[in-house]
Amino acid sequence: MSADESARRDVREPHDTQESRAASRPQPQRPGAGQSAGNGRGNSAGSSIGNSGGKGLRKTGAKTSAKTSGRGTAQPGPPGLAARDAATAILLKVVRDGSPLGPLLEAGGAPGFRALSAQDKGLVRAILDAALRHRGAIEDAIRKRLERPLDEKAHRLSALLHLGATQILYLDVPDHAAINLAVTAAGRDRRTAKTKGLVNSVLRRIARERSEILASAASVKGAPDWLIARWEKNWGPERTAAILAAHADAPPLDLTPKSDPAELAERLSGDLLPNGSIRLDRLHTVSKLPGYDSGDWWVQDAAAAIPARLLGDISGKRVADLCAAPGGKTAQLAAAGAIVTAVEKSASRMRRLKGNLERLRLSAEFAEADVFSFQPAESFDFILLDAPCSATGTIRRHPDLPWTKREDDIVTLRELQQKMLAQAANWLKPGGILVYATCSLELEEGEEQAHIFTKSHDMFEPMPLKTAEFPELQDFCTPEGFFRSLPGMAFGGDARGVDGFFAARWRRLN
Ligand SMILES: C[S@@+](CC[C@H](N)C(=O)[O-])C[C@H]1O[C@@H](n2cnc3c(N)ncnc32)[C@H](O)[C@@H]1O
Repeated sequence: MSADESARRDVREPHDTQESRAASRPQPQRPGAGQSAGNGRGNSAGSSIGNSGGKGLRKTGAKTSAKTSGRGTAQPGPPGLAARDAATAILLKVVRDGSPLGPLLEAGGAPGFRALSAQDKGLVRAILDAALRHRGAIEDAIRKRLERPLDEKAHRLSALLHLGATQILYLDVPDHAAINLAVTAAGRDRRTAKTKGLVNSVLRRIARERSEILASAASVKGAPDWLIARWEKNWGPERTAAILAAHADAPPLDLTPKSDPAELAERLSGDLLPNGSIRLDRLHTVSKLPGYDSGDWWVQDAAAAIPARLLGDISGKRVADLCAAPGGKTAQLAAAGAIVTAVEKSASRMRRLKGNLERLRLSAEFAEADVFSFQPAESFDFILLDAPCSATGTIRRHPDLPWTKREDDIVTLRELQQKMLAQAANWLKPGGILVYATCSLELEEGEEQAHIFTKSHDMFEPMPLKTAEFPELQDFCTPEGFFRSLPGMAFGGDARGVDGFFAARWRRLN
């Protein structure tokens, strides 16, 4: 796969994280009387650094939806079946074909999904989020209740079992409804018609043994072996356990204010984080929050808000924001008074970036161009390269990622990033500052990339981050002076953590 292809596969791009899919996804919850929700707490989503819609679906919402859905589709069948079929088709696309989840849930996404009512769409989002977030534990629960392993090609049957188990274990859907729908769905498809009995018995056992399954869920690996092996090698077993635990919980909603963080925190009844981000619980429809229409803030994980700040005082300066969409960092640069050139090669993502800046009443020069063919009219005082990456730092926001990425993606992306950094270096004025960032947990896309750049670019001196300059980042400054966050690291005492991010900084000598 070429670097370009790899970047295309990544279109749901990494740092979109919250920026592109804000907090409107329903909240999967495990039900039930006296039942611990375990790690099945809610989730988020939405679109763009603010343009989201949709309503949070609480426990009762999910329940109601399961009983009354099926509207908005011509497909006959019992209530809930159309939503269930759409969820099955999308899960197959993700886990069998490796398609990123985000685009399948957007306006032009999976056909079965597009035809659903808003309520059923919410239910499908909730089911898929929980099915992917807890995929390891669900897989384990199913495997242990099968008499013999499923045929490797029994993708549809596997998906039906996963979605049924997801509803039983993590959503507020009555067990009998979840089981009946799964059995009906199996019976209606000739590829799975003969497995109705198996679906019924496995799901009934899962319902009966729910408490013990949930009690042991945290000890089941929540990512493919190759990813866990890398993290254990790079970060050690303890931090890897913290990373995995963070992935099991839906992240909070972080906002970056255009100005006056304290005033906005008060207005939104949010928590003010040490970097000026405002943190809210997930249960919000982003577009209905105060200050959305007036463009007072945008959705951006607190860690994602750090790289742009490393540039320092950029007011009135020419700043290039390379790989800019959906624009969380462009907005930060513009709000800080810079003259920003936002370079983005994807036309659709550039449209989103423009829409986001319009809502925020911020301006930038837009260059819809590939970094490798872009030709700036003059050099820049500052450059921020927020490169395409494996996005493994954002898994808590994109729980499909572990199941769609492959290890060779990292090799391909590493080469792309290295070339992008070298290209960016050509456009900086002497004395100018370059910041490179990725939302990856992989050293090849972060620390190693920075070392390679320093070694191969004599004209650039590293500008290590000092805690005197950024006291609030004390826990995130590495001995080499890089910014490094990992999911599971508290920020300013807030245990809800941040995404995994990396950033390094250099000054051009002459
Ligand atoms: C990590 S995302 C950027 C997130 C963005 N900086 C933000 O804060 O909202 C990477 C972006 O790079 C874009 N991209 C990938 N390859 C590119 C290239 N060769 N030239 C320009 N943009 C590229 C992708 O389309 C994607 O929008």
